[in-house]
Amino acid sequence: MPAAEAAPRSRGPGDAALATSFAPFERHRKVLLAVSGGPDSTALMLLASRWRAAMAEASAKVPELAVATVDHGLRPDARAEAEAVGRLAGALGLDHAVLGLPRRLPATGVQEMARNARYDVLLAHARAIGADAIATAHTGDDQAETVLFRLMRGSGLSGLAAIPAERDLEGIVLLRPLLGWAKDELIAVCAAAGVDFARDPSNADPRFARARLRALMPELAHEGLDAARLARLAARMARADAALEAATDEAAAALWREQGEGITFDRAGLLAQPAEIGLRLIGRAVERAGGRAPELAKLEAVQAWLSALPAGTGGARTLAGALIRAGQVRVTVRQAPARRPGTGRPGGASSGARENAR
Ligand SMILES: Nc1ncnc2c1ncn2[C@@H]1O[C@H](COP(=O)(O)OP(=O)(O)OP(=O)(O)O)[C@@H](O)[C@H]1O
Repeated sequence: MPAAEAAPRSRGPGDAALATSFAPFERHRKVLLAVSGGPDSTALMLLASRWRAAMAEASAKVPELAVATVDHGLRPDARAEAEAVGRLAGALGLDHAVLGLPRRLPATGVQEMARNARYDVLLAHARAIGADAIATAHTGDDQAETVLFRLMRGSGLSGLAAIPAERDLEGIVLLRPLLGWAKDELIAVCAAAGVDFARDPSNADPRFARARLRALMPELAHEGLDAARLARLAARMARADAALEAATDEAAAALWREQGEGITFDRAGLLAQPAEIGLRLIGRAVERAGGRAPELAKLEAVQAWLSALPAGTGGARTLAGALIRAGQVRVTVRQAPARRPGTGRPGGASSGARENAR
C-alpha cells in the first residue's frame, strides 16, 4: 500500500525534534539500526542517516551506522522485504545484513519467541561488527499499547513504565530514539521521501492480543485516553520506578548480606521496610538466587506470607527457582533444590518447601 495515505504532521526532519531524538546516539561509536522494513523502522533508517549527515556537516563527532534485518523464516515475503531494506540502506550509504535465526520457531507463542530470537541475533551481529548500541523504532503508539497491554496483564508500577528509551542488553545499549514520535509522523517521513514500506499482516491479526488492543485505541482516544496520555503515564511511572529503585538500593545497602550461596536479611529489618521496598528487596534476592524475575502477584503472595508469619515461628516458600526460608531472626533466599522430574516437587527440600509445593 502506498505510504502517502497518512496525513503528514508538521515536523521537518531537520528540526530540533530530530536532534533531541538522536542525541543519545552521540555517546556511541557505532549504532546498529534494527530495520524490519515496516514503516517505523524504515523511517528510523531515513531519520538516523539524515541526522548523521546534518551532524557531520556541522563537524560534530558522529557514530557509524549499520543496518540489520532479521528474517524469521515465517513469511514468504520476508526475504524480498529484507532485500528492499538492503537497497534503501545501500542508497543511504549504510552497510546492511540479513540475519537468519539459528533454529526454527515453534508453532505456539511465536511472537514472543520471534522477539527473543530476534534480540539474540541482533546482539550477536552488533558484537560482530563492533557496534556498541542497537536502535529499534518503537514509537509513541507502541509505548501506549504496551501500557495498555501491561495494565490488562496486571503489571505493577515497573511494568507500567513500559518501554525505556535506553537500557542495557547484555553489555550493548538498546536505544529507542522514536518514542516521542507518532506512527503517523513516521509514515509521513517515508511518504515525503517517496519510500515505500512493508506491512506485517500479523499487526492486525485478531488472534494476537496486541492487535486486538490496537484496534481499541481509537475508541479509547475518543474518551480521552489517547496515546500521548498513556505515554505520559509511562514516563511518570518510569520516574517513580527510578526513585523506588534508588530507595531499594539504600535499603539493600543496610540489609542485604551475601552468605555462602544465599542472600540473608534481618527479618525484623526487612519487615520494617515500606511494603514496596520490602517487596523489591525480596524480588531482587529471588531473581539473583533463582536466576529469573518472579511474577509480581506471586512475589506479593510470598511477602504477605512473610508478614503474616507469627513472631518466633519460621517456614519456607519457593518462588521462581529460589527458596525463601524465614528463620526467627533472619530470612534467607537461595537457589531452590532441583525439582524431581514428574513430581513437581522440590527434591530433598525442607518441610517448608514441600508445604509450598502442595
Ligand atoms: N525482522 C526484524 N528485523 C529487524 N528489526 C526488527 C524486526 N522486527 C522488528 N524489528 C525492530 O523492532 C522494533 C519493534 O518491532 P515490533 O513492534 O514488531 O516488535 P515486537 O515483536 O512488538 O517486539 P518488541 O516491541 O518487544 O521489540 C521495530 O521497530 C524494529 O526496529
